[in-house]
Amino acid sequence: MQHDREEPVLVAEGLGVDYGPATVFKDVGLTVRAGEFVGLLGPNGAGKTTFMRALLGLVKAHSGVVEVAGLRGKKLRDAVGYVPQRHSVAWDFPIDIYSMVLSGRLSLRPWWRPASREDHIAAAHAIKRVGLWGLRGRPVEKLSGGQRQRVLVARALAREPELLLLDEPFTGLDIPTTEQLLELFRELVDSGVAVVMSTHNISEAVYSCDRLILFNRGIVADGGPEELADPQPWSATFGVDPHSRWLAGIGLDFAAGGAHA
Ligand SMILES: Nc1ncnc2c1ncn2[C@@H]1O[C@H](COP(=O)(O)OP(=O)(O)OP(=O)(O)O)[C@@H](O)[C@H]1O
Repeated sequence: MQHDREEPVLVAEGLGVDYGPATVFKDVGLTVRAGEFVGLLGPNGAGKTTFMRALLGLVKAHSGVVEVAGLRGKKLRDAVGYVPQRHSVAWDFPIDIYSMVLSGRLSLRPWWRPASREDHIAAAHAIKRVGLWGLRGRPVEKLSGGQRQRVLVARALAREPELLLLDEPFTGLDIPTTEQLLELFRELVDSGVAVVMSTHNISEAVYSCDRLILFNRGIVADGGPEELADPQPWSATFGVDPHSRWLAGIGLDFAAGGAHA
């Protein structure tokens, strides 16, 4: 697929979500272009997962419009690969890696049509990309946390998405697995895929992402790592002291104006 890097892939405007009487966020707008790697950073309960699910229409928004690759409504999901948090998936379901990854393409065809040659090629390519081809027949319940995470990424990649939404992909992973996944995300970004990734792994995001969105019940700040040189929005987003050791250790040199430390 050809990606024009000037083209916005994701455009969200005026998005708002309530859970009963509680407003999670309101009037959030976000544009992400092809080939942008965006880190969505905020504390527990900030609304990051809700925001991603609202982009997909999996959570009902009380206001706003979302467009992905020019598509709206449920149709926009055709252009998205969504990787939910690993713990939200039923891993005891009797299915092997290959079938689970292939299932990522189910919603791209009519329900009555069997998987096509194209579906199988896309699934095989995605499994190879995450390095699980040798294990493709293994039941997913027998996989380690890192292998499961790679299965979820492959299932999303099998959709050949223009936008990849990753919800905390590094939780519970060791450093080499995290680095391998980051390398894969970077390759996808370089090929023109737009990636939005929520993570608590702040220093990895500071180091790897082109753009950071500090999110707490809405967008507090948005910019490249160099532009987020002021500790104030970080402090406001995470509720930490601007001089805290945590903030000093995230990989931004605030004194030098936000360049990587
Ligand atoms: N299904 C739900 N019903 C009611 N409230 C919910 C529901 N899901 C989430 N919430 C609430 O919405 C708020 C935002 O939650 P969300 O999971 O989106 O945050 P998050 O930033 O992804 O957090 P974390 O980093 O802990 O995953 C929280 O106060 C949470 O308790």
